[in-house]
Amino acid sequence: MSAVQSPMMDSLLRHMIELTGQRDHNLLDVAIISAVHEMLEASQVRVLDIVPSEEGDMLRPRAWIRHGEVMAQDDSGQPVAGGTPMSGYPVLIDCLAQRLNRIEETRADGEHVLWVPLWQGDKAPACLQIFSTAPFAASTLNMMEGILSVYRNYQNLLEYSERDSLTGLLNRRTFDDKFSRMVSFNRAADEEQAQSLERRHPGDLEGQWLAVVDIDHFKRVNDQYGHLYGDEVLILVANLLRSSFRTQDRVFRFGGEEFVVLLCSVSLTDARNAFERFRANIEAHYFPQVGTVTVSLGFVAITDETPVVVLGHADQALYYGKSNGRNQVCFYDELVEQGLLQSGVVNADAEFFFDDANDDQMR
Ligand SMILES: Nc1nc2c(ncn2[C@@H]2O[C@H](COP(=O)(O)OP(=O)(O)OP(=O)(O)O)[C@@H](O)[C@H]2O)c(=O)[nH]1
Repeated sequence: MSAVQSPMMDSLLRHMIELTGQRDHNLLDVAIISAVHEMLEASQVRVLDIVPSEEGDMLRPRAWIRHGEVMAQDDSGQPVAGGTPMSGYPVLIDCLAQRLNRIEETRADGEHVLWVPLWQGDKAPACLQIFSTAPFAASTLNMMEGILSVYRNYQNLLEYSERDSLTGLLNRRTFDDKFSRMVSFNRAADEEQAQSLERRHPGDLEGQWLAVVDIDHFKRVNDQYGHLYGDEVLILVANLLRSSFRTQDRVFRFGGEEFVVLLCSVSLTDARNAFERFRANIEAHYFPQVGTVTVSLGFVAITDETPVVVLGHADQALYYGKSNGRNQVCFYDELVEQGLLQSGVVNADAEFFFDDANDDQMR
């Protein structure tokens, strides 16, 4: 190995170690842009999400490094404001259409821009945008390709570990992490507003909401049609969950026939409408062989309470719905205000039992 190659090799190895040590999407982003920034001697590197919207695809920065300063979009579940229409970047559109691994353009001011789609199969949900004052050298570009392959593999592995294998939804383990981030974000926002605003009430402001969704009488589906059809129902419900909520909302399979939805930055009315729309979508859907399936939902405002308490309250609202006819959306705070549920601290080991015979009598 020549003396000239050695520092480059050292740097490559250092970046590989940094990349492969990450277990978090944001930190992986930061590691890759730091590596590319140094290897290509770039002036700026950005990771941009390519987000479909009604106005066409939008580009939204999720991490960037500029003048040595690294920034990553907080994954608190907050929607990222705006974005730039991709239609303003014909070179990138061309690159995606031709399914290229990269494309370089030289702007009128002499700046070189390298676009690198981050392909996942035949889709590129994100890309790198790399700026440099000098043209990119072929040898360093090849080295960048290598490190990008490692980055892509790690992103895929991370993605795989976060998901439930039957439905492809986020799993319960991932929920704990996303939920903590959401609560920390709320706490910071509350502290900021504490001096100037009255105490937040779930109904006044846009907020975060958690719903527990449970398929009604799912045991009957399994008993009557077998587990394979039961699994098929779970997959179809998961698909309807995905299509009924916005991309920035989060949907989890909690286990069995229970799902959790986190909605961000919506008012109580909008949250209720979104949950009600999903309930109606399920009721209107024809499930092959099984026919009609319904779901019950219990939801609650996310405050800075622990996940156990928030989930416990949503569960209480859900089981109120289950014991009062099923196929409905119930809001915890409203049930407490109406005296239909008792508010209280939920024990970490609390389980809510539902008496089927009792339910049938009530209907
Ligand atoms: N097919 C299939 N069934 C599952 C899976 N996980 C849990 N189940 C079944 O889900 C059923 C849940 O039934 P219960 O908790 O008694 O509730 P339910 O019949 O849905 O009734 P309610 O919730 O009271 O409306 C059980 O029969 C479980 O065996 C799975 O991954 N696949």
